[in-house]
Amino acid sequence: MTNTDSAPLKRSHSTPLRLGIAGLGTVGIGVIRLLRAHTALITQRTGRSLEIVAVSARNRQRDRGEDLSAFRWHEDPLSLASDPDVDVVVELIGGANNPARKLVTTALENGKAVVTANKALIALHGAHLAQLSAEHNAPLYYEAAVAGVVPAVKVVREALAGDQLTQLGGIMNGTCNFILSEMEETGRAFGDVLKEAQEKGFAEADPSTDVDGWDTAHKLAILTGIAFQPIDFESLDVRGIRGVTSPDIAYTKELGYRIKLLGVAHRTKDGGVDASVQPCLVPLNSGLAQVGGAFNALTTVGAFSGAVTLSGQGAGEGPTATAVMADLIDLGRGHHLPLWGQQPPEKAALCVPSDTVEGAYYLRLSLADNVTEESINALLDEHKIPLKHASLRKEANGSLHFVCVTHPVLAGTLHSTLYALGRHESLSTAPLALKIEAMP
Ligand SMILES: NC(=O)C1=CN([C@@H]2O[C@H](COP(=O)(O)OP(=O)(O)OC[C@H]3O[C@@H](n4cnc5c(N)ncnc54)[C@H](OP(=O)(O)O)[C@@H]3O)[C@@H](O)[C@H]2O)C=CC1
Ligand SMILES: N[C@@H](CCO)C(=O)O
Repeated sequence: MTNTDSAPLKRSHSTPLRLGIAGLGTVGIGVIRLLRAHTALITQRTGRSLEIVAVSARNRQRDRGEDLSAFRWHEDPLSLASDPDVDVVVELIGGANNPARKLVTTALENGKAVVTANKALIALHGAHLAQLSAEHNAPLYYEAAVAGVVPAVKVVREALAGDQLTQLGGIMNGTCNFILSEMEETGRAFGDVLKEAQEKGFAEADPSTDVDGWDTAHKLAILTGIAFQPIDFESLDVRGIRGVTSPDIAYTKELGYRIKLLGVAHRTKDGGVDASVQPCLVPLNSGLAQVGGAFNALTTVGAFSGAVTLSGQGAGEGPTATAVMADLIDLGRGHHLPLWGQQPPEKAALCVPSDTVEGAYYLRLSLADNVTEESINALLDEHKIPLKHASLRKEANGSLHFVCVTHPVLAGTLHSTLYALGRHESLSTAPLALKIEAMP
């Protein structure tokens, strides 16, 4: 559906598209810098100029490295939604709750277009926002919400709209990919690298959103909503990277794998959705294994389109601002797509229970003193975990690890075993299981 009825969005060479930006952090300031750097180019490509008229953030006194004196300052970001001079509210505050949620809903209710980079908001409240957007004929664009500069939403919602995808997923969190890459390349500790990711502006305001897998889950839920059908977010199986240690990175490399936090969704034969977020092992010679630092990579598979892979920087000022700008240019050109690119079903679907999905796993069990390999083998055998190969590894600090790769096993069997082992006296710390994932 292309709709150009919305008066302020009508394509016109004479009137600028007037923007109100809420949130002047990494992304908000990035958008101002990008627009200033490429004013003429953006005007030419849009067919009209984009003009920032108003801004809002928490602290007016903060030096943000850009001159903001030409813009009207709103103490309360919500007032941008009723500012008559604002055509498009650009929500770059973040978070699924207020003030971001209230700002976006009020702006849509007032018939204003909205551009946001807020994945939590779209993943958790997309259905309601889609309804408001349709009711008030107010477009809501969110390219920057998924995979930074990678045009993931555009490709799934537009370029691949003619195909029925069967699988999509990949690396969708720059912070986690940066942490895992740096830990492998430099041997630095998890916390130290996370701090650097925060300083570089990659991480969310609460970085547990990144490292515990929720940010990837938000992005996966958004793409699944477009490609398959909107899913009930609570039914998504989500695991993060906190349990991954430097020895795991070394052991898995020796086994021919690299650890990546992946979000993957499959369309099952009966039209259901099997989706999960977890740290996985990918073969060292695979495309995903080559994606390092804050880069993201998304692969889709469809019967007609085959495999499509996109890669680029998944976080940071310039890449994310570029994605926000793409949406603003689309709006300036008069585009108006519904949120999911289609009329969504009334009810979100529950994901297939992850316990029923089979896979092979890498397991690392950190052993207490005097525990033998035979006793651990017997323990795993008792829990019916079929081992492909196993070895005992001793670290320089004396810690002893039982490292193994399983044959395919039901995730439910594996996780109940891990739960039982986690309380067993033979183990000194919680065990770690990483799925071996073979994406195209
Ligand atoms: N950083 C990245 O690489 C990416 C971020 N995103 C998304 O973009 C959005 C913004 O992220 P980012 O720029 O990194 O976040 P930052 O934390 O850098 O900036 C957030 C901004 O929002 C303002 N803000 C926070 N709370 C309030 C409030 N209650 N009222 C008014 N203003 C408020 C802050 O004001 P003040 O500065 O005064 O404190 C700040 O300017 C998020 O949804 C994030 O998930 C998406 C892709 C990549
Ligand atoms: N915190 C997110 C920002 C980009 O969505 C990440 O690290 O990928």
